[in-house]
Amino acid sequence: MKKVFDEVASLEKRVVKDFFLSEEILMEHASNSIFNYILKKFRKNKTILIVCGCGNNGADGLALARLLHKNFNVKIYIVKEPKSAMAKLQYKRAKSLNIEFVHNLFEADIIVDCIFGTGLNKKLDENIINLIASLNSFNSFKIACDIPSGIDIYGQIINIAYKSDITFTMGAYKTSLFSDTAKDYVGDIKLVNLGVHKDIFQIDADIFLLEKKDMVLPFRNNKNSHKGTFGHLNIIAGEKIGASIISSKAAFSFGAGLVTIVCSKEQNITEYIMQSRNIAQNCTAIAIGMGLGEIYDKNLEEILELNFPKVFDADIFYKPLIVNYLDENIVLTPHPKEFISLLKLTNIADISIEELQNNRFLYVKKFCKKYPKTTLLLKGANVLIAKDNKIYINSYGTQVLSKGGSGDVLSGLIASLLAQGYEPLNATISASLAHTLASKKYKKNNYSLNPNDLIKKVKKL
Ligand SMILES: NC(=O)C1=CN([C@@H]2O[C@H](COP(=O)(O)OP(=O)(O)OC[C@H]3O[C@@H](n4cnc5c(N)ncnc54)[C@H](OP(=O)(O)O)[C@@H]3O)[C@@H](O)[C@H]2O)[C@@H](O)CC1
Ligand SMILES: Nc1ncnc2c1ncn2[C@@H]1O[C@H](COP(=O)(O)OP(=O)(O)O)[C@@H](O)[C@H]1O
Ligand SMILES: [K+]
Repeated sequence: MKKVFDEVASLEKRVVKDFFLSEEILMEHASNSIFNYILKKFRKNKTILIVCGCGNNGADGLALARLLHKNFNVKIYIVKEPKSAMAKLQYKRAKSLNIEFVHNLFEADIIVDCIFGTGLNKKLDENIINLIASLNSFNSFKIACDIPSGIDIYGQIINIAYKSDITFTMGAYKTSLFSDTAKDYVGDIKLVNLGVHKDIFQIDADIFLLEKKDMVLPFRNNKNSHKGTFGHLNIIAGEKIGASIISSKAAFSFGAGLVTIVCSKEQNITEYIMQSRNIAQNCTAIAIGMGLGEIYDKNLEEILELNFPKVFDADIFYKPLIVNYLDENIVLTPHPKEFISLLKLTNIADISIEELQNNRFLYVKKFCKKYPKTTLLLKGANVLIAKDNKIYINSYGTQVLSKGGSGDVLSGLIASLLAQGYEPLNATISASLAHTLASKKYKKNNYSLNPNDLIKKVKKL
């Protein structure tokens, strides 16, 4: 996993102060990284339009123009006259090299957005809104320097934002790049080294970006085993049995030795899944909430009192009783609407879905502060997993997963690993990665995935 920071300016200041680098060295690395990318990827006859603001983001762009000049057909568009010392210096250099400055935007082969970086501090005016809208309308290959202009430090878009194919982020990953809103704007995200190794540039972090290698699949190493070796998951069925069936299939395919659906009357379910009125004696984990509907508090309380690891999902986030059971045995998998109910039940906040979606990191942190031992997975375009005041971002998911039943697959995968003895945070991270990486392997039309397709891909990870 990689470190992610709310802000990077203090890290830049630190390398200047502690390791005697200069702003200029950092900037040369910033512009050089984009230069090398363009040099490798594009033919020399391409036109490149670099759109520069007045601060150091614009300065990066002017330095990039200098590096690209004579290699490509480079043109600079100045949005606002250079204001920072570095912008003034880079402007002077670009001018002295006779790089062409243009006064009209045009559909270049490549556009590099260097209007605003981390310094965006107020609403965009009409001119800049129109300018970004024009850039977005062009069919060019679009690059963003540090962050697409228009996305603020919270990852919110107040008016409009540049829609890039790739974002080169300087020095360290920023949380603003991983808001759900930003996901349609950042494109691929490439981390740029600013002159010292990232382990030196970056200090300790409490937010992390998950990578494929963080996924630990439940491979079976010992030959001398039996079904009981791999746990017995009990899924508490509710009114909508379909949700439990999907979860049970996902759990079985992900290695649980036995899976039982606990239901009050006999149901028509998959052959290899067991059913029972009671929780099994040899149960090793419980999943509850998927398709739950109404349940008597007394019945719910009996289940919650059982000392097994549990996944809480879906309808259970509307049951006030659960707040008494949010301990280290519990994994919570709410989507945003369920999470605002949980925030209300736990007296953390009474907010709208919009307020949550604009501030996902903030509310996950608030929840974590009150319940540090519970594992939380907040669903979304970028999934946030949290425990012990640390947040782990899974950014691999895509819109193929926006289907009823995708969440039931996820709860089944997590519960399966809990049943097999994984510790709750590790189970949640590995299952979430399996869920999203499996969805990426689905190659049919992106509107057509169903839970069974997803489970099939989980089997082939
Ligand atoms: N520090 C380093 O060592 C390194 C930094 N690097 C680079 O620097 C970038 C940060 O640079 P930065 O701090 O100069 O801010 P930046 O994003 O250029 O914008 C600030 C200017 O924009 C203006 N402005 C803001 N909002 C506005 C609005 N809505 N509408 C209109 N104007 C608005 C604002 O105006 P003011 O507040 O002064 O009125 C100010 O003048 C960072 O993202 C990275 O790319 C890298 O090279 C690595 C080394
Ligand atoms: N646009 C998207 N990008 C990434 N992941 C998504 C997207 N839409 C949905 N998902 C994922 O799909 C799952 C949907 O779960 P949920 O809404 O609970 O569905 P259900 O309860 O019907 O199974 C979550 O894991 C969510 O993160
Ligand atoms: K930018």
